[in-house]
Amino acid sequence: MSKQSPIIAPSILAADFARLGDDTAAALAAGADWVHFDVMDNHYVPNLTIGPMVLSALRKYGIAAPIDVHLMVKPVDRIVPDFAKAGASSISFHPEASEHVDRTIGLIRDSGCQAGLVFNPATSLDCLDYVLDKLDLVLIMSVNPGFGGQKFIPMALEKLRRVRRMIDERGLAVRLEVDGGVTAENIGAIAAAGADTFVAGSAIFHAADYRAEIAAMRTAIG
Ligand SMILES: O=C(CO)[C@@H](O)[C@H](O)COP(=O)(O)O
Repeated sequence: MSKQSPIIAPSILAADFARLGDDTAAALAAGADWVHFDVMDNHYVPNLTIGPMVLSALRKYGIAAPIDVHLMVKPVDRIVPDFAKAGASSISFHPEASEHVDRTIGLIRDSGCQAGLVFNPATSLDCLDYVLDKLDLVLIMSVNPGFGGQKFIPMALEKLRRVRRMIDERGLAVRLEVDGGVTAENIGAIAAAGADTFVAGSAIFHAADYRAEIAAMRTAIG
């Protein structure tokens, strides 16, 4: 099994919250594949964002694309069914935010969503040995979580290479996602390191022309 077709997932953390439906729809109309939905709780990370009610509102507004929920919350399990019910397609969480990683993965999948595990820049990949075959995606953070607009941390490239090898050696169809500081300038090197799913917030939503930015990313991915 090799890399899957590239997915570009704009992080709506950088969208205009006063007109979130319109801005999300504009990114999708400009060529994005998924919507990346960052949930922060002012506990696991020092910031507070959006929850299931906002996700549900986006679905009601008419956003039909996959919504990729990144939970930066602790604890995790209590809130999983709420996001599934609101219309999440995938739900990813940080292993250190759950007491029982395997159980949380099962809970997400039983709720009808794809399951992902997220690794911060300094978090060990050890637990992947035990759960990789139960996951739909692995998300490598290339910034410390909590804020958009940070600079890409280059050591994430080595982590991507390691996870790519693990996925390929086991012949799995797990997506390898990257998040933080992704731009049209660095996305080629990130793709070469093995990522197939690219989260970008500021680079897309702060661009004058969403379509041109996404097209430049696709060209650089190759
Ligand atoms: O989860 C996070 C930050 O915690 C990310 O999704 C960022 O929101 C990505 O934003 P940019 O770095 O692309 O601006």
